[in-house]
Amino acid sequence: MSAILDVQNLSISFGGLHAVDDFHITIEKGQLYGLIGPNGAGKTTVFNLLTGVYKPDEGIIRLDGQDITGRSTIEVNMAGVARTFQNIRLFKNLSVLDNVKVGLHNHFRYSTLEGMLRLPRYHKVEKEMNERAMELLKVFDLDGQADFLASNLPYGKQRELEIARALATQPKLLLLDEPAAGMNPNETQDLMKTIRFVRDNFDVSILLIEHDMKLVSGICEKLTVLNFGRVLAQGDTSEVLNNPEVITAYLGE
Ligand SMILES: Nc1ncnc2c1ncn2[C@@H]1O[C@H](COP(=O)(O)OP(=O)(O)OP(=O)(O)O)[C@@H](O)[C@H]1O
Repeated sequence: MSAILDVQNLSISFGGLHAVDDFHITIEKGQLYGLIGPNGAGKTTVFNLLTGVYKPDEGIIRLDGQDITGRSTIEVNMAGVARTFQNIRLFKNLSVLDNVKVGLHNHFRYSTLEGMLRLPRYHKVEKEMNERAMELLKVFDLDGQADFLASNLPYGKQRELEIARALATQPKLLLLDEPAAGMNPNETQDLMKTIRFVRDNFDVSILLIEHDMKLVSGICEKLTVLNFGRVLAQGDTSEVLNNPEVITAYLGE
């Protein structure tokens, strides 16, 4: 196995606050990896650094051997990183199908003129995009609701649609920010199966932030624990969850 993500010495401060300090992580190809820690530990800030929302004060981010440090969000996505958000960010007034097609636009192209004049190439590309989007919706059992407005889906399904849209950009690395937030135990069980399926069938590595320990211990192979912006523990999930420092800092809170 070789690393899909290799991060060293990543740091950012907001005013005097070291939100992320000397963060490091190595994720192998195909790994399902969890990033956990108490509220305010810096987890979402790490995602924002990895995706180009914030520029780090220090450190290096390598994706599949390529230095992507300091690139814009669009460049990072084109390089192969896609994400979902803690607060779902769908295009609520677009259909379920169109939300996925937005993700596909990086890879299927027709010129503005071809689009405006509805030239043959436009129709061909549209047809291919519809087919590909429907395939992705099937994975999440959403193909029956392709024409629904995204905002009319139940909450758990909106989270899954966000994952489908992220996958449409064909990422090498998928970042999920609290995918089970707001889900009931049954929805969480389904989500765990779906995340495993995605990892096994999409040639993608997954890094997820999650507070639901059942999900974390159920599907993550490795964990990094953040506390006050710093790495507190890192390694195999069972070892990390039994680490006394982790129990004191996080699980025992
Ligand atoms: N843009 C910003 N400006 C100032 N402070 C920020 C900014 N973004 C994050 N922070 C601060 O950085 C720290 C880490 O926040 P972050 O949201 O990354 O934590 P988290 O581990 O994701 O927490 P939670 O589990 O509650 O989502 C917090 O103290 C937060 O207030």
